[in-house]
Amino acid sequence: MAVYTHLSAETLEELIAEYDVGKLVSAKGIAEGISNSNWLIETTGKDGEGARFILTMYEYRIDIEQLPFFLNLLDHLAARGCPVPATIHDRQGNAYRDLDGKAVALIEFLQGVSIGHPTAEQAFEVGAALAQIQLAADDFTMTRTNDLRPPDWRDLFDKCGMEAIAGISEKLADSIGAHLPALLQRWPEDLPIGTIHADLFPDNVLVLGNTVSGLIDFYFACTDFLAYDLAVAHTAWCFSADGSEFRPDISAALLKGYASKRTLNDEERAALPLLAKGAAMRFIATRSYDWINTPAEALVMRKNPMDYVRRLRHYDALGAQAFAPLT
Ligand SMILES: Nc1ncnc2c1ncn2[C@@H]1O[C@H](COP(=O)(O)OP(=O)(O)OP(=O)(O)O)[C@@H](O)[C@H]1O
Ligand SMILES: N[C@@H](CCO)C(=O)O
Repeated sequence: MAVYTHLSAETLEELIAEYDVGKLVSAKGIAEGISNSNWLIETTGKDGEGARFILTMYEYRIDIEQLPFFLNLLDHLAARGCPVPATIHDRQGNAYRDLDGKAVALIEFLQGVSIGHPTAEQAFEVGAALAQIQLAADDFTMTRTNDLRPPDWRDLFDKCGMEAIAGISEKLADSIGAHLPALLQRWPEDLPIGTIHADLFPDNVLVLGNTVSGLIDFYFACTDFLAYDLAVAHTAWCFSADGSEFRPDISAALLKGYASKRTLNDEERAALPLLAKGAAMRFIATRSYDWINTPAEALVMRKNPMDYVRRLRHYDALGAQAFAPLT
């Protein structure tokens, strides 16, 4: 579920009237998503032909001071032809508004569906789309520090406490103990940097056939290593959901798609195995934290950190082989 706040029909009508998008016709809560409340909004449209939008209410985890970075990034990328939703500005030109103390934004609706099991063709297009947004963001002037880098993973584990982590699984605690110190020590310092999505999971990509029609959910976007973004996408796309099975065909296609738009330098290629272990550790850290701090009866689905422990093990065993044909 992801509609945490009830908005009355009157409130929604008044809100939509602040935008030049016609009159409100319907508003349906969207079940997917965890962090924010989302509604699919239908209006009569500017010219009476009907229009659809996504209304997002920022509920938690997002620091409102950082919203201009996320929303300006969407506008920047959309203006450069990337398949990302532009934000709809209100009549005063604001990209977001305050509604009863919470920020809300109206966002362009993009067609397409999320895919659980990508084909190699789709994985190629996802890799290419990732490189496309990185290149298009080259002249984006805003920056945002990544607040989920190796020391932040360690802090999250410290907050959880190793006892609670071992309570989820002894194997989880063992993997953290075995890999975190080396990641902290060996994390690169001087790879090419830019604006990255940092969470390009299948549920954040919409496709129509083999075409990527939408990249959404930029709320982890930040300024960090471009190759780390590819490593994150690799962890998310190239395994079975529980991480038990590595899919080399999907991996090769994703990497080739990325390389079709942006060439990784030698240092980036050499760093991929380490960056991927780090990416796996980043999701182990946030999932462990959420697992321990989300009550079992909460409506939000908890994501299992063990799915990423299995990925970490694959990366450890495969080394550079996981990144063939780039390595
Ligand atoms: N611009 C868009 N066009 C079409 N559908 C969208 C758009 N933005 C969001 N959606 C739909 O709304 C759902 C939830 O959006 P989103 O993933 O951004 O929510 P969230 O709560 O921020 O996510 P998360 O689960 O990553 O915290 C998506 O799965 C998608 O179905
Ligand atoms: N995509 C993440 C959630 C956002 O950090 C996960 O699956 O753990």
